[in-house]
Amino acid sequence: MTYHEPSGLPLLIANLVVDYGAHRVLNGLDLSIRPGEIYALLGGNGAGKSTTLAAIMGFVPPASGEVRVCGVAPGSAPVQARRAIAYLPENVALYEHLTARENIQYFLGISSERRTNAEIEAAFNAAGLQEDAFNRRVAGFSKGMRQKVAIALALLRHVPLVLLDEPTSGLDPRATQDFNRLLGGLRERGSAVLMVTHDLLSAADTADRIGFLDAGRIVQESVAEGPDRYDVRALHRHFARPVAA
Ligand SMILES: Nc1ncnc2c1ncn2[C@@H]1O[C@H](COP(=O)(O)OP(=O)(O)OP(=O)(O)O)[C@@H](O)[C@H]1O
Repeated sequence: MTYHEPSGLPLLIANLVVDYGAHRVLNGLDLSIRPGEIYALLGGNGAGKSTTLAAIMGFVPPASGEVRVCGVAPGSAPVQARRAIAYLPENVALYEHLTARENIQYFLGISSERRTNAEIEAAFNAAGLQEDAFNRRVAGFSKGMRQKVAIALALLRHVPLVLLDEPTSGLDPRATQDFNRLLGGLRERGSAVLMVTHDLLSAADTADRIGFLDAGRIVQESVAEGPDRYDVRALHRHFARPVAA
């Protein structure tokens, strides 16, 4: 196991380079996130957002540079990385024949964690899942409900780092607002959140910082400030501009 001292930041990426064969996808990426901070990573198709998440989970080896999750290189310590990270893919995968509660118990069991029924129900409540859904099979659940189950799991696991891949895609505006509120719950727990998204409004509503990825590195970063938080029009202009050649 490799430790990066003295930093135990939930996420530290320094000068990360990732190649797929001859294709350089990440090209000197720097990104660190503090406990309780929500960071939205935006960028055009193919900019390298999903690759960034894969590198954080240790699925993609760096050609050079560093990735540290709580001080540990995820590729060198997959089990520790798994325990430190909650990953919500765009389409949350649950066991269809199990109830919401059974899914939670199953996934907690994988990481050898146990919670009481009362704790699980408190997490469902915090995630905004209606009580009549706790003991229903998830087969009929909407995308928004599935996300609430996954967020409840992240809340129960108390992980330092939560990775979200396009969490609001396919959600209606109300479900998006519910989801945005849930991010506040993760922040209160002190989890660092990295959200990859194309949803500029959701990012502007929730994120403490917004970074734009282009050609494998962050080319612009904005910090939430004042009552308006962000100049969304300016962000949109930047987001929609042609990417670097
Ligand atoms: N497993 C792979 N092997 C080879 N090339 C890949 C692989 N995965 C992604 N790529 C390429 O790497 C580049 C970055 O892909 P990535 O999926 O990280 O982008 P993205 O920013 O998440 O895009 P999108 O917004 O479309 O999801 C793209 O050019 C893609 O074609």
